[in-house]
Amino acid sequence: MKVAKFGGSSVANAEQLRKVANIIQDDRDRKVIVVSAPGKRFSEDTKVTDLLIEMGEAFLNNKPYEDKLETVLNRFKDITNELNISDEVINEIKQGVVEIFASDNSAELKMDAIKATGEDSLAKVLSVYLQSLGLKAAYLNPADAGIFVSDNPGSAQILEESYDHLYKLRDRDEIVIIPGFFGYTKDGKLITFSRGGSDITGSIVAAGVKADLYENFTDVDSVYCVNPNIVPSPKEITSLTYKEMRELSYAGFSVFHDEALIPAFKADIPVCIKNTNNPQAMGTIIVSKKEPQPNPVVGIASDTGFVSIYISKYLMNREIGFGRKLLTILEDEGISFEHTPSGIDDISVIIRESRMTKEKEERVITRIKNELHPDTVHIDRDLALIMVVGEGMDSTVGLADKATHAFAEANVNLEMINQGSSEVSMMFGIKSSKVDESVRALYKTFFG
Ligand SMILES: Nc1ncnc2c1ncn2[C@@H]1O[C@H](COP(=O)(O)OP(=O)(O)O)[C@@H](O)[C@H]1O
Ligand SMILES: N[C@@H](CC(=O)OP(=O)(O)O)C(=O)O
Repeated sequence: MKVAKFGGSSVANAEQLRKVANIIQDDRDRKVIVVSAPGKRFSEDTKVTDLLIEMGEAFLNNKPYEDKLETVLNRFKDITNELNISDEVINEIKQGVVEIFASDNSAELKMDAIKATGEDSLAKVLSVYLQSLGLKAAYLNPADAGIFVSDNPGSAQILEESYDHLYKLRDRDEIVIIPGFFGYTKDGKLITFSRGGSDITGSIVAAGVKADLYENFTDVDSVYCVNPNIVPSPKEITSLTYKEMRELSYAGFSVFHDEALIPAFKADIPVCIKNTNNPQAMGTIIVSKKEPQPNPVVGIASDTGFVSIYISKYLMNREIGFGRKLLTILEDEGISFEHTPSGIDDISVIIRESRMTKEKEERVITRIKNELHPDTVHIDRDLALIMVVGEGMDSTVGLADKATHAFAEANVNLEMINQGSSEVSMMFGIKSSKVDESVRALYKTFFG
């Protein structure tokens, strides 16, 4: 049995849905399908999820939202008209939105329910379309599938018991279509995963049904060794380990959500990234072990939007509890941290900028000054991280040297280097404005 997830680009319009139906029909093992909401049809287009977010925000701010709802309805109307299927989903969306807005739920819960409307409606549309083609197919709501999650709006975590519930899907003989991106708490609240979270649903479902393969259909032939929006037509990666993909997707390979690796990894389900527009292409396979490769580096990822808190204090290394006290200040503010490179008298804490509002920044700095009495403390914004990743890197001499030369050639100053903390990657901190030239220089060095 295979679980196939189709991303927003694969279900953006009727033409894409025809391709999806062909792919499902091509392989009888594709029994469980997970779908996203319609994504962009062209580069300036807006994803349905973003339209829904705009609509939800307009409502919550007492602004008119009807035009946004109309745009969403038109996206679905175009699809049902072109596929020549019932447009019942339009009334369901309208009614659903009215009910969500009228409910007593908190703003966060309303937003999650609104966001999920895109996936939920598309799953219904696809099942009706497959039925119209003569296939035995059924829409399945995540609650009925047993996808139970924690009560963290916008960043749900799966509850372990879900896997046993999902295993029962193996007994169904029809093709089951499950909307991605959301689940339910045990007391029935709809909660979404983080953005891009349909990949997570697909992985959870694949682990639950103990699939032979989790296929993730998107709009590229494979995972490339660098972001194709930075280097045109980069080299394709044929196979990756879970560890490599986890680091690459964490650091910006948006083709696969970094949280989506864990369920598949734990259940040892291979993941294959494939192209809906070219399903014959081999794609990229992600597995637990792979043959040693001639090139120890498999990929170079980059992500912006980090800040660094730099603290220096003479004899910091001798001060028992310094690190704990610093991290407690962050914990009290509800801020998680990404990395903590340190020296004898210095420590930096790298944090996602989105988690560090201006108010939090002020409170954190004041507390660090008052409670830790540092010699210096300051915050650097506009930081980007670049990760050079590969399983064979820790046993290859001279890679850091090659990488730092590439940065030097691109005339990029290194704010931070972290090598050795991870067995499969080296990490570099640079100014965000220098990301593209750095990635190009590293690509030339390692793959040129
Ligand atoms: N290293 C990479 N390899 C392939 N695609 C990448 C990479 N890094 C970023 N991407 C981007 O990821 C996109 C696919 O992800 P996404 O837009 O989330 O797809 P979907 O609509 O299927 O969910 C590609 O079109 C590409 O622009
Ligand atoms: N539609 C949701 C979830 C998702 O996974 O979408 P996509 O497959 O388009 O990345 C989002 O945009 O966040």
